Amino acid sequence: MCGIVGIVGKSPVNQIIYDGLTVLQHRGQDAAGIVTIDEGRFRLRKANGLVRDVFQERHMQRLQGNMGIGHVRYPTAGSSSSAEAQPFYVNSPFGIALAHNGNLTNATELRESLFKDARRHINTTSDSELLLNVLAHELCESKLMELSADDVFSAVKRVHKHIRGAYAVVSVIIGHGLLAFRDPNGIRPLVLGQRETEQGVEYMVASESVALDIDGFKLVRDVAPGEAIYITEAGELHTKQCFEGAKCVPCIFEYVYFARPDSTLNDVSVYGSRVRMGEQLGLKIKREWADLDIDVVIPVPETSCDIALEIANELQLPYRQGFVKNRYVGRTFIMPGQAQRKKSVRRKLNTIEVEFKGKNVLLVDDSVVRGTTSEQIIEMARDAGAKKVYFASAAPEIRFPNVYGIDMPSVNELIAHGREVNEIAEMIGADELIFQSLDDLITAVKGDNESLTHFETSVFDGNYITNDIDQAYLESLESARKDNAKKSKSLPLEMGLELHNDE
Ligand SMILES: O=P(O)(O)OC[C@H]1O[C@H](OP(=O)(O)OP(=O)(O)O)[C@H](O)[C@@H]1O
Ligand SMILES: NC(=O)CC[C@H](N)C(=O)O
Ligand SMILES: [Mg+2]
Repeated sequence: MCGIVGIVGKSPVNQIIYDGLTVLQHRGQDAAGIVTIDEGRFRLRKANGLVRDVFQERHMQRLQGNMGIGHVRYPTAGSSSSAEAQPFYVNSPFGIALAHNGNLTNATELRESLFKDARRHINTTSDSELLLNVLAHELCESKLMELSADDVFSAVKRVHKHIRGAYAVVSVIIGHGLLAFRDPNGIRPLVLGQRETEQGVEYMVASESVALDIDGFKLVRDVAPGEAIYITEAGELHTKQCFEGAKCVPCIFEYVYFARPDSTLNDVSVYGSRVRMGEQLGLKIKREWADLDIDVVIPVPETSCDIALEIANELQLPYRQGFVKNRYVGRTFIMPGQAQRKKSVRRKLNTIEVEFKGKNVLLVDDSVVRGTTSEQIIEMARDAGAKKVYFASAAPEIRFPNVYGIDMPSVNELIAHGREVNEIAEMIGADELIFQSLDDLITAVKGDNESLTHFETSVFDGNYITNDIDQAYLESLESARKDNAKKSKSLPLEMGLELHNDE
């Protein structure tokens, strides 16, 4: 997952982009970048690190201009080198910068065809640089210096024909405007907001509505799957559906884990969906564990807290924050390597003994992916004196790789792959383990949004909505991105090739 923002304002936008990226930090902790347009030139700052570390005052001062885009990165393709931090830039036509959330599933073919057919050199292993070059190539069709909204939309239509996978995109074109578009299945989220100022209306697009809230932008609506939004430098808004037959099939894992609870995506409150996940799972626990003697419900901070509270309500049991989270340690699941993830769980969470001693505890997490968290948390609960440790996951068993922007490339890293619930329980050391069913999860996320009928659920059921994923693809993904492969590929930071970077 990554976070993206884009703004066409009436005054300098650097601070708003920075603020937006800060509240999207939970979507990507590896690298951050901002591009603004100042008097016909791009101003760029991007590097590995958290937003607060990447942008110093001197960078912010240089990021002048009333239009710009930003990105926080969680790598799912290529390497984690700073050269693959976003936004990416290409000089022709006009000068374009682009930031992408998602993952392309035909990157290999695109790389070949861009070189052979368009004679375009791609300087990194990033799929997002490919996407930028496909867009640039299609925008070249307009041979004039002018670029109408229709020209832009025709280019996006052709882009949709060439690329496959998941993509929410923001892009700025020098001398013209800001372009945003979402893949035809709407796998990754993208919202549009606006705010009134004395100089006129300002527009903002972002991965999540929370990025709009903090600077006083009002959520207008989601960008529809397949739709493109083009806002000219002067602030005129144009929108167009650029894909015939687009449908809304958002990634369900956004609601389970990725998005912030205070965001609304596809007209569904993430918080509301998590409360309903707790409701559904609470009901299942009542049905299937009627005889269990649970004393207390304890969440595994942070994402599962709203879910666990609702389970406690449903079971009419006390809810206690038995783990304290160190606020200075980030999310462990989106860290790049297993060794780092493993070390971080213990650094991040500590027990409050009194909540465990002599009790039968029900620990609740939003998901069990590699089992890194659950295994250690259960051990900590026992060390703190718990009698019995039961474990509940608000997501079903994750058994299949993700190809759409979540870094789960290898089935062998997934604890539920090829295992039944009792085997998983044994591996993580739980006395009992329960998973939410996929139907219940879907019911919970939909809530009363009747128009949302389908979700991207491949990690649970192995159905890939883009219909282009076969065994050979999954095998090549696994060998390119499994933990060991990543280690051998990543360059030392100082060797990152940083073209057009402003130190
Ligand atoms: O089975 P695993 O491979 O450990 O992955 C699942 C865990 O990782 C995530 O937490 P994370 O620490 O990333 O973030 P959070 O603080 O938002 O819960 C998620 O909430 C689970 O706790
Ligand atoms: N998680 C994402 O959205 C990643 C975007 C892109 N595939 C990258 O690796 O940079
Ligand atoms: Mg967690």
